[in-house]
Amino acid sequence: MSVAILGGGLSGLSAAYYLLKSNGKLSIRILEGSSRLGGWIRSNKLDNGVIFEEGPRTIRPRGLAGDNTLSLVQDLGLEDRITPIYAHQPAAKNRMVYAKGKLHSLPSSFGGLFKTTPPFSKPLIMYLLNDIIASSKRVEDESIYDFVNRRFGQDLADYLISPLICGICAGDSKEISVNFLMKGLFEYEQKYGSIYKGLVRNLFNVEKHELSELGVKAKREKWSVYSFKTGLETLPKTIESHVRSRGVPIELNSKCTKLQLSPNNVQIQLGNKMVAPEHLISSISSQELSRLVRDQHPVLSDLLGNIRNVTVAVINLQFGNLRLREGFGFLVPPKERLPVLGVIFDSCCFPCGDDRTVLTVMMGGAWFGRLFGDDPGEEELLSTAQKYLKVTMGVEEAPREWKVSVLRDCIPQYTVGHDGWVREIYRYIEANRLPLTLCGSSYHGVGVNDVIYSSRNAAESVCKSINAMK
Ligand SMILES: Cc1cc2nc3c(=O)[nH]c(=O)nc-3n(C[C@H](O)[C@H](O)[C@H](O)COP(=O)(O)OP(=O)(O)OC[C@H]3O[C@@H](n4cnc5c(N)ncnc54)[C@H](O)[C@@H]3O)c2cc1C
Ligand SMILES: C=Cc1c2[nH]c(c1C)Cc1[nH]c(c(CCC(=O)O)c1C)Cc1[nH]c(c(C)c1CCC(=O)O)Cc1[nH]c(c(C)c1C=C)C2
Repeated sequence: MSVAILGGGLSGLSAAYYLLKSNGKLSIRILEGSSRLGGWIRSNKLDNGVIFEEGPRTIRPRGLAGDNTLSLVQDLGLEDRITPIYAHQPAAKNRMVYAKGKLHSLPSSFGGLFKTTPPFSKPLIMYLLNDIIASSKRVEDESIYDFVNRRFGQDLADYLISPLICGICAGDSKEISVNFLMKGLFEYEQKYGSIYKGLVRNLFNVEKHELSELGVKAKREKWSVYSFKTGLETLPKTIESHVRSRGVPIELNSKCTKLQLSPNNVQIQLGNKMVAPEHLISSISSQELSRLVRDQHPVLSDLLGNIRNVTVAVINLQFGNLRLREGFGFLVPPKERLPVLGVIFDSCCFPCGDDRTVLTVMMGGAWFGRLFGDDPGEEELLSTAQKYLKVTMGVEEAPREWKVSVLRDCIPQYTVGHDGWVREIYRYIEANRLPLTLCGSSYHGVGVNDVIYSSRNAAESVCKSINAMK
């Protein structure tokens, strides 16, 4: 059986890894549209040794998907190249928001729940207790902002949840579905009338899964998040070597321009070349896949097109030694109406010498077009980043090194209705018996762990259907 994987980002590479693992006899090829692998993961190493991460920089070790990534990391022999941020370090404990003209640390311990810490006007516990008296409302889906506002109050929606949504999907919490981050809590309210009642009833129903060897180590050593000493791109690069050394051909500059899919038939148009595998795993964004199937499958195309992506401007900067408050970085609540989503203190997360401070400013997201138009110049983006580093942190120095990148359509938005569209997409593929399996960040989670897990599920489902045909 021949399987083509569309896209050579982390999920496409991982799909090849898991296909090989499940069935060594498959004929697999990866078709990548650009001239490099890794997709949004790119660790640019400067001549002075500093790494500018353009996309992701940390991975969570926890949860089923987090542990799955750790297993993969271990299988690839990358254990010794990990660099963790431990729970006791400032970069793990101190996440800040910039609000009302100041940087504020968010409470990071149980005790912190009982103190009034600005920008909140009362102790966090008081907002949480509001859930007990808030009336419940039966809804199919709603925005995470509305849900938190209803159950906990507007302060929490504005100063905690809205910036958090910026720091995960660069999105607007008034559009993002509650199921994106709070599925369990929302289900408790819908089923039991309040979150606290749901928590009490399910106190002993905590799902446990057995941890991998590296998962046990991460837990024992209290890793908060981790990366790799040579940057996060180490992960896709190592998967690439792994799959290449096992004979998987990787075709770069092979952009698919059209797809024909019918039962037992796949035709992939790559410029003026046609490829016809028996099955296709698509790891590209739903937005891009929507364009490729529009002529033949307009209904599927509309469903896929509902899941749209936003653009983020990433400005990496290296200074001399700036005396910073230690922490992971800060997020800016959209209510503040600044053009900045957040700033990461890279050199605090992963130190790179006493005389160097590395920061990354992220801008745009759901507001990119409104703020910067279609095609802002590098200079405009750099000067905006510098202006707001001065406003928020008082940084007046000019950077010694910098890099401006515009990541077009890089993060999918799980807006209200997302889960329903994903169900419909799967139903359409099944009902029309299309030889197509989906993975990547558009459907079941936007983080590194999620996309690796989605690729594992995709590969296993392909292998299962092959076995069923035998
Ligand atoms: C700024 C930013 C910060 C992030 N930070 C974190 C973080 O700290 N932690 C975390 O867990 N996650 C983070 N993420 C998310 C993480 O980067 C993604 O989950 C992951 O990289 C997605 O990988 P992917 O392979 O699914 O998609 P992509 O990286 O988009 O890969 C898709 C590939 O398909 C190719 N392609 C597209 N169209 C075609 C076509 N028509 N034909 C052929 N090939 C095509 C593309 O060139 C690309 O190589 C961040 C993302 C961004 C953008
Ligand atoms: C300001 C923009 C963004 C920052 N990071 C991202 C964007 C769009 C993207 C992103 N960050 C994380 C993930 C993975 C989530 C997951 O499911 O694992 C993604 C896609 C990790 C993350 N970053 C922050 C939080 C709270 C999380 C999730 C949990 C965790 O890893 O601990 C905080 C944060 N992100 C950014 C900043 C400036 C920031 C702040 C303090 C940048």
